[in-house]
Amino acid sequence: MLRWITAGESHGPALAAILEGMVAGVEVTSDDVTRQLARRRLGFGRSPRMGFETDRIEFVGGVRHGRTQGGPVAVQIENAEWPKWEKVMSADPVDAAELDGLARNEKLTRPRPGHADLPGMQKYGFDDARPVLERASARETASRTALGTVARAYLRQLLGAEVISHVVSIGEAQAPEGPLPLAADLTAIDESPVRAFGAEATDAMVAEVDAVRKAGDTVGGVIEVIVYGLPPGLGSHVHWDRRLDARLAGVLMGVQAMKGVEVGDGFTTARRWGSAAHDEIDAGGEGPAGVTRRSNRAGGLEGGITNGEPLRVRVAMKPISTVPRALSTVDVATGEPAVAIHQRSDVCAVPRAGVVLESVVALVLADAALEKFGGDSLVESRRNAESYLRELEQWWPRAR
Ligand SMILES: Cc1cc2nc3c(=O)[nH]c(=O)nc-3n(C[C@H](O)[C@H](O)[C@H](O)COP(=O)(O)O)c2cc1C
Ligand SMILES: C=C(O[C@@H]1CC(C(=O)O)=C[C@@H](OP(=O)(O)O)[C@H]1O)C(=O)O
Repeated sequence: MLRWITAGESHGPALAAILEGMVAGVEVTSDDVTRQLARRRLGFGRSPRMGFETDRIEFVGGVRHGRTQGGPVAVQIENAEWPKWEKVMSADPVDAAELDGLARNEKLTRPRPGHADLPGMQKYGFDDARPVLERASARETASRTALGTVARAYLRQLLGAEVISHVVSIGEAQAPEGPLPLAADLTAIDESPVRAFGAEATDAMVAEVDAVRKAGDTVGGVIEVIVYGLPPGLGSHVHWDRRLDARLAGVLMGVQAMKGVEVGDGFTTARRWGSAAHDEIDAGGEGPAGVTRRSNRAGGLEGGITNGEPLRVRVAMKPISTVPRALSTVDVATGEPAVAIHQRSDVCAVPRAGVVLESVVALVLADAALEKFGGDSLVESRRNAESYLRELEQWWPRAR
């Protein structure tokens, strides 16, 4: 079983994260993690912090000479601005006189509609939104991106599987429905300022973000994550919490600001008749185990099990709640109407959120692959996968 846990505040000294249950022998370096963290900082509409944050990462456990060792993998990611926050975010008590007059220490009493501020203050009994926003902040997603790098490495080295994503829409600007981008197209997608496939769609999305920014507003969108190279048989139909679609939806909705998940054609499928909703099966062809599909409306999952087609999930991200043209709220210090706090923020984080979504998908798939192929080392996992895949190739003629 693969487990992952993160800790750390947005403006604390560092983020920390642990991945437990990974086999030994997976090749991964801090440069690999740095590359994924750099991808997570991309995108037109990103927050000013993404311009100067360096996301310096260090493995502090579980990796030696570029390979996992079988023990918990622990990472630490520095906060580039720590010197500015050292007093306000100090773990040890700080003299009140030292905090007096520090603008960063002012109580945040005007909660933002849509952020965790108000329910977090009510739940934990704070009169200040600071401790809530520090942990609710999507700064935390750097941790999951770092751990996701290890999961991706395992999936690639075990199965040759690749996890990619692209932006389907930002506000009303939509990419045309067309052939799925392939893993080989990822560089082109990452070079698009909005991580979208196709020049026309990119231009329309950039224009949308620009208009939103000029209007002092924010905007969300839809991201698609695609995974190539998965064999049939990951996940299971036998129990609700082993269904892979349920597990994917859980981790995708666990990312800040994600408000909807669609597996394959999802909501469109609900409008179709059955004859036009499913993926008919033919004998022969290129597919695994001697069968092919005429379509992939199911997004590579049937019964909560991968069916050998590319896995496809779409996720809806809401607009950022720190709206520059501030929204109405109440000041919890006075009970009077007020405008919500505003601080530096993303205008549109959809492009960079795609990298986070890839990472959590990789974590769930690595967990499912470990369940199926197990072992304590990559070599052992691989041996199990190879013998399963060999068996699968012989399955069709035998059944006949
Ligand atoms: C990559 C990414 C960047 C984000 N950046 C911001 C931001 O700059 N400002 C903001 O208010 N919310 C931002 N969010 C969203 C908030 O963290 C999120 O809305 C908040 O934690 C409340 O959780 P909820 O939206 O899931 O209810 C971002 C989310 C992601 C995934
Ligand atoms: C720091 C990150 O994203 C942050 C997510 C975020 C929020 O409220 O979620 C608010 C902003 O934080 P700050 O107030 O420090 O500028 C974003 O920059 C990051 O992704 O690394």
